[in-house]
Amino acid sequence: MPAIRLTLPAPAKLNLMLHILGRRADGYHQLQTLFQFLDYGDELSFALREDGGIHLHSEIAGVPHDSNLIVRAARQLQQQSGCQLGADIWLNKRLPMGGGIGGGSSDAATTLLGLNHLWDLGWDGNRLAAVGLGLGADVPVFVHGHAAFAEGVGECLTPVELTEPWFLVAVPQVSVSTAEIFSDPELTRDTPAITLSAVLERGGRNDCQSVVEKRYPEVRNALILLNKFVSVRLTGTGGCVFGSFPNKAEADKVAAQLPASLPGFVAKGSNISMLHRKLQSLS
Ligand SMILES: C[C@@](CO)(OP(=O)(O)O)[C@H](O)COP(=O)(O)OP(=O)(O)OC[C@H]1O[C@@H](n2ccc(N)nc2=O)[C@H](O)[C@@H]1O
Ligand SMILES: Nc1ncnc2c1ncn2[C@@H]1O[C@H](COP(=O)(O)OP(=O)(O)O)[C@@H](O)[C@H]1O
Repeated sequence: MPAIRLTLPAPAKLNLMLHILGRRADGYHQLQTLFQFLDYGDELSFALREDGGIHLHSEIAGVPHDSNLIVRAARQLQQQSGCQLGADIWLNKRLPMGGGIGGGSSDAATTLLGLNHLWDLGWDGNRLAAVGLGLGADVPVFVHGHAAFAEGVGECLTPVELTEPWFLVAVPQVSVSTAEIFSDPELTRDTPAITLSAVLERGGRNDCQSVVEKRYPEVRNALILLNKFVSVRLTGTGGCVFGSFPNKAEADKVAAQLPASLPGFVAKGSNISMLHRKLQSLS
């Protein structure tokens, strides 16, 4: 009998605002950012292996098997839990890489939650998020699966209830390295801390935007183009930019105006990630 496959989504995220407050001695930046998920993402399938092997059967160009965050997450969980089981894993990659929509981090979080289920570990969210933080600052929010105001380096999460608009996400054809943006001397690093209620009332901005615009003319052009239709902003360290709409029809109308050189997608914002909705339906 073929092994049963567990198929789970790995949603994208948006940073609705991102302020940089300072830099720690280890080079990591102190942030304040508001995360919301999109009902759009990658898809992963998992099948149990009795021999302890971790095998990802889908290649991503430029990412060696053992460096893929999916494989790294699986091996970390295996090591830290002492589990003798392994997994075959398949990835259907839809999210652009280096877009600031968290594809790699989300794949890692889906792997942690998927294998926790498949291996019957019974670990809670906090324990899985701690493993995730070792893989990347963005992994914990995907593990917890609730829209959140993040502080610290992104790991101090306060769950929030936000309106769930439709978003148009435009994808300039560039891959932005997060480390490159965070090491730019011109990056704003002294934004004063604000309270969550001030963020919810007045919003905020993305402190990475001007540096990314300067380094990537494709991102600047996308912002200029879309700003004619809707107020747009960079997510994370980019290069994706997004605008929000009260309904899908209005988002689709603007999406139809995008030139062939600037692909994009329309997706609904969600406060509970589609990964967690799927896991709830399994239990
Ligand atoms: C900026 C954000 C906002 O959500 O997202 P992206 O644009 O990458 O999606 C994140 O904080 C990114 O999180 P993530 O992509 O997991 O970052 P990591 O792998 O931990 O770090 C990549 C590099 O970014 C820098 N970095 C990251 C996070 C942080 N708070 N300060 C930093 O200085 C470090 O130089 C690090 O080497
Ligand atoms: N499963 C994965 N999916 C995407 N990127 C991955 C993955 N594993 C490792 N990476 C590496 O992480 C980098 C950042 O990926 P990604 O999370 O998509 O970008 P961002 O942090 O800008 O949202 C990629 O350029 C790639 O080198």
